Amino acid sequence: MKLHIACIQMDIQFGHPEENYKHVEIKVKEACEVQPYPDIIVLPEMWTTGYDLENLSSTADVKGEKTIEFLKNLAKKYQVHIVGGSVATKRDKEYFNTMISVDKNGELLQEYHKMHLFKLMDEHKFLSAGEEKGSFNINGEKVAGMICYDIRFPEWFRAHTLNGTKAIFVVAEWPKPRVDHWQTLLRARAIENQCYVIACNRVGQDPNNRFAGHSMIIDPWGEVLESGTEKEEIVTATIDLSEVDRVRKTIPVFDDRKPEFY
Ligand SMILES: NC(=O)CCC(=O)C(=O)O
Repeated sequence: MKLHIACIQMDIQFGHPEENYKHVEIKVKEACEVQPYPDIIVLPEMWTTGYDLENLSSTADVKGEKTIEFLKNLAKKYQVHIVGGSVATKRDKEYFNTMISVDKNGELLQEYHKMHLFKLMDEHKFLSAGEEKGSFNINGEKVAGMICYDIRFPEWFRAHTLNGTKAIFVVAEWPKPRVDHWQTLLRARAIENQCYVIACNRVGQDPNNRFAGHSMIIDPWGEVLESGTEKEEIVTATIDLSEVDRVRKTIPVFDDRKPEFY
């Protein structure tokens, strides 16, 4: 099954959700003016607030309700699936870094709370970690979502691909000084799991970091189909999920595993 992907590599206004909602609206329209028309649009991590973690009590989205409604409306309007990056959400007294995905009919596909919190950016001081997978189906195929630092945990990818996941969406605010880690880890995760990796990173800077951009769409052989620069842009490529089966047959890594020794 072929799918046209559009990653919205965008800047984010620190601690200003209203401006960011407006910006995403403009960017989704722009992505839908690209040919071929996208089947799936992907947004970056924490796109409503950036890493303004100290002000979450006033800016986090309560239960993600506002963002879910916003994404559902956009998805229906443009008839496109949206892997809606992640946003800061509030549940009872806790805050999470939550990925939200909706289908083109405006149905909620998935909510995933980031599992691995990134201490270097203070996430552990403000956020709670999720404890469940971010799996969902697109047109009957298994896919999943992960958030930024999650890519440093090969076990987390494997836990998904062992059940047949064919594409993993990674949403990120990955800083520029570690861009080589970003590129290398994403390719490694695609090669070892023989799956598509679709990674959308932000650009611009906040008070603490400059971000790398370089969003990437990587095939199950590890070829980079498309990569972004450090500027705002829409990074597009067409993926073919049957390619996953072909690569997995050519080098049958999943059959050759020896889990009894690991
Ligand atoms: N937002 C993040 O999780 C950043 C992860 C990161 O920069 C890393 O090096 O890992």
